[in-house]
Amino acid sequence: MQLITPSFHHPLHGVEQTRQLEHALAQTLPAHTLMQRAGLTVARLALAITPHAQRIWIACGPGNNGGDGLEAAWHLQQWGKHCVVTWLGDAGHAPADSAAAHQKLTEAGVLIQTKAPSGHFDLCIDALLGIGTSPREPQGPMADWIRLINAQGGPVLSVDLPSGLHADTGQTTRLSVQASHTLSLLTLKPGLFTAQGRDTAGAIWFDALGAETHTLGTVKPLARLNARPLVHTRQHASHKGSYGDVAVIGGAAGMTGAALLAASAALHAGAGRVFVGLLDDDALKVDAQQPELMFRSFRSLDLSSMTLVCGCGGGPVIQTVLHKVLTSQSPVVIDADALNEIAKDSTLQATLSARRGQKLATVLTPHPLEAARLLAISTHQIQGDRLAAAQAMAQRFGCTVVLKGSGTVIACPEQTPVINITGNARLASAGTGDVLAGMVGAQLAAGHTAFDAACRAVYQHGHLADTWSPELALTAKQLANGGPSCG
Ligand SMILES: NC(=O)C1=CN([C@@H]2O[C@H](COP(=O)(O)OP(=O)(O)OC[C@H]3O[C@@H](n4cnc5c(N)ncnc54)[C@H](O)[C@@H]3O)[C@@H](O)[C@H]2O)[C@@H](O)CC1
Ligand SMILES: Nc1ncnc2c1ncn2[C@@H]1O[C@H](COP(=O)(O)OP(=O)(O)O)[C@@H](O)[C@H]1O
Ligand SMILES: [K+]
Repeated sequence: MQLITPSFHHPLHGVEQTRQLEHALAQTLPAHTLMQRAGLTVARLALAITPHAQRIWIACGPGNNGGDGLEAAWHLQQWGKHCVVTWLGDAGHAPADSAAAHQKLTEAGVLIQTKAPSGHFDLCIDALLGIGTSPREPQGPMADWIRLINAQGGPVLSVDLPSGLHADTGQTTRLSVQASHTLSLLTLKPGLFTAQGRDTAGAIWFDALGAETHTLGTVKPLARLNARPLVHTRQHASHKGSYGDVAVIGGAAGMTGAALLAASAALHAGAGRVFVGLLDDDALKVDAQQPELMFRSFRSLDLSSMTLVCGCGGGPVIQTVLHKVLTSQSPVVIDADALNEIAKDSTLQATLSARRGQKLATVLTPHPLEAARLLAISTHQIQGDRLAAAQAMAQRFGCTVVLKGSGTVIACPEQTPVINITGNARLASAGTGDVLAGMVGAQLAAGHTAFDAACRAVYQHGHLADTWSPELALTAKQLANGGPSCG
């Protein structure tokens, strides 16, 4: 069992893949072994997170998730805990593993109730719903028990998934369990890490139930977790030209700030030189706070020799430069207003897609509303399946896509998509997206592929937020500068 941190590219398997693996593994083991292992590991984690808990409520659902709860209760009872077990199942109709667990617990003399319990519990174990959850809203006792678990206010350990959370998408029913810990069994599920997943799951633990890594590798994962990128030490014999040039193109009248944030972020993320091509002719010629930035008119920029970050604060006028940007042979990051203009214009879409055939590095960085415009669907549909939406955009436009938000998804046509777990809601403030675009630009300028550049920048952007002092406000300006202590 391990606590999940962003340290390793863990594979993430959905419902279908998990069932395939379960089936394959179960063939090699005596009957009920997987559920017995699941129950034991749940009981161990319960003990580890609440070693002094005496009164424990184990709420068990009608399927095999409930069976895991019954197995866990058996162990906790053996270890001297006062277990209150409630079950929504029926011994005559329960799946075979759950029925066996029910029998074992009954034989051990444990009372299995069907009514909601009363009183306070030191720990609730939520074994109501796992990967078999359906999108229908829980009703009757299932709904009552979910409400009661959430009302306890103490630690809640969810078995496999918080009940009501969908394993593949991170969508929840309106009523779902709010866990403090979730122990994902056999596989890690993508829904734990994106959309509502982060908010409902709490700390995420994983136990492969004895499956070897190579067994998990036999079924293609839906996604992987982003992991800390390797940091290369700079060669002594290098110079600014070794780290590439970035040109930020944006900053229409009244929106200079967004372009400056992206430029500043590119600079602090290591680009050798950063140019700013503002679309407002009357705008700044120098930024006294950041004299390293070089201001040029868009017309005078040599687009063929630098990485282009296009769109930050661009306004509708960005449309006038997009054809030139998209037909340049340089790596390109497309953000904000540039995405909105491309969404409106099928000719620009074709120009964007043509870059794939020329093997040109291109990264799109939409937030969910921009993504909705690009795919001509609703934001609700985008958020309903963020993995699928990011992959659809990557396929459609033939490039790397960073679908921003909680559990940012990075997708590109040839790769298994990645879900990022650094970052938090402190990033939900104006300008942090511009900063990310600049950071991706710096990684492209350093020579990384589009997909790697996006993964590296997204990780680092979130990591800065995660390590930010709780006493200090997180502003986009300081984020661009590499953190609050950096100016
Ligand atoms: N897949 C695996 O690898 C393993 C699975 N195990 C456990 O088994 C679970 C999967 O078991 P099942 O396939 O039986 O599915 P679940 O137990 O997750 O859920 C299915 C049951 O819940 C009911 N249900 C589904 N959605 C509902 C809703 N919205 N409101 C009310 N009732 C609803 C269904 O009618 C069915 O009775 C896993 O999540 C895991 O906890 C473990 O025992 C061992 C290994
Ligand atoms: N709740 C959140 N959890 C994690 N990251 C978040 C959250 N909210 C926003 N972010 C991140 O902050 C950035 C915001 O980007 P964006 O919406 O484009 O903002 P802006 O347009 O103001 O720059 C993205 O990188 C996004 O992933
Ligand atoms: K559960």
